[in-house]
Amino acid sequence: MKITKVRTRVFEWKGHTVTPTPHFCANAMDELWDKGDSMGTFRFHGWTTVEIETDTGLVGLGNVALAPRIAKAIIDQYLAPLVIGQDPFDYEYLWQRMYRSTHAWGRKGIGMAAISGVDIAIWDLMGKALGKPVFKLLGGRTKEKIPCYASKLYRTDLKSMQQEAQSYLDQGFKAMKMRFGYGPKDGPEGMRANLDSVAAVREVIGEDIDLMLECYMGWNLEYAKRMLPKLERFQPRWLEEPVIADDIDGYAELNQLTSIPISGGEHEFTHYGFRQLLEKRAVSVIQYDTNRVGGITAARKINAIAESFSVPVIPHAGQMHNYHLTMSTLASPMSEFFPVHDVEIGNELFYYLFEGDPEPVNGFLDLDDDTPGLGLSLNERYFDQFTIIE
Ligand SMILES: O=C(O)[C@H](O)[C@H](O)[C@@H](O)CO
Ligand SMILES: [Mg+2]
Repeated sequence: MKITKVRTRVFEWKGHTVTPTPHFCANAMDELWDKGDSMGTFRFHGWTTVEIETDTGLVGLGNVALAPRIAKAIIDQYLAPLVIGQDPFDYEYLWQRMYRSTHAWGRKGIGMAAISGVDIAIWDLMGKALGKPVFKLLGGRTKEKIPCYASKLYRTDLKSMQQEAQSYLDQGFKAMKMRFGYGPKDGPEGMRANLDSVAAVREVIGEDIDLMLECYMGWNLEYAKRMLPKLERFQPRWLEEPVIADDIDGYAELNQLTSIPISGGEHEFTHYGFRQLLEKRAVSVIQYDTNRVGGITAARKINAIAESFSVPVIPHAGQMHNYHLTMSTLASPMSEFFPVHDVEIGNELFYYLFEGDPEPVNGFLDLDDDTPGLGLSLNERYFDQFTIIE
């Protein structure tokens, strides 16, 4: 089999979007004096699809969710020429070819996200060629079903957060993640508001449901050191991305500070990046996203390293390109799941763009043993809700 063409398209949502409320989600921009919508640059309302065609007629489907127009340009100009004419089953060679040839600028960030999109399409191709789901090429079925956690609960009034948390209990979820709305600039009142929102959700879900807390890089080391002891009474399953991704030593200090596990990794790249996080004991839960980290070729290597450190892997976002990794290894106990609803942050856009993702039932997802590849196709029903750039 030879790769004959790489077709990239950018899908930019033009449908209805929900305007977030102030303090919707603490984030890395909050430290600045900027006013207005600090979460603006963290809305993902565009997506790049990667379709790799072959001389057998099989087509592999990949995706990139960051800086879609840049990702498309990188793939079209730099990566496609490196894989066209090649055998997709030489996926390690092709990964190294893309990684090394763009090493001057592409080893992290959008360069590696673009490589991820091509790599995911290659693995989809290999599964389709062999008539096997991708997880069967990685390690097979390690779980009867995949436990997943409901991930939303952006900050709003406490009553609405409690109603939302109750709705996830009613759907059978045994775990859920909420977002903090305040950080260092909001002072003691913000700290109080953060604690009150956790107390409100804990009041609804009780002690036997896992609760994860998302800071989304919106705090700093000093603030996190003050907040963590105050949060211990809520026994969160983890506290996520308390500081910016480059403050690895800050992560490590927080991870040793209290009984609360620190999680991170959705903004880290390749097995080299995760080796650093693990060697420094910077995180107690790894959360790469396969469409950022280096695709399935890199993610499977990270799974093996994490297993040797006994650090669980719970990939960012759920979504099919991550579910296959979670299914294929005991190192990954569960998946994230973004409830499908109006387009807000953009996490939910995946379900408008693709079809084939499993629906959770009582907090569990399953993958089909007989669906070749990733099991995804483009969802043409919503094409009219997107501006499509070929
Ligand atoms: O962990 C997550 O789900 C991400 O950090 C979210 O995608 C981000 O939008 C912050 O909630
Ligand atoms: Mg996160």
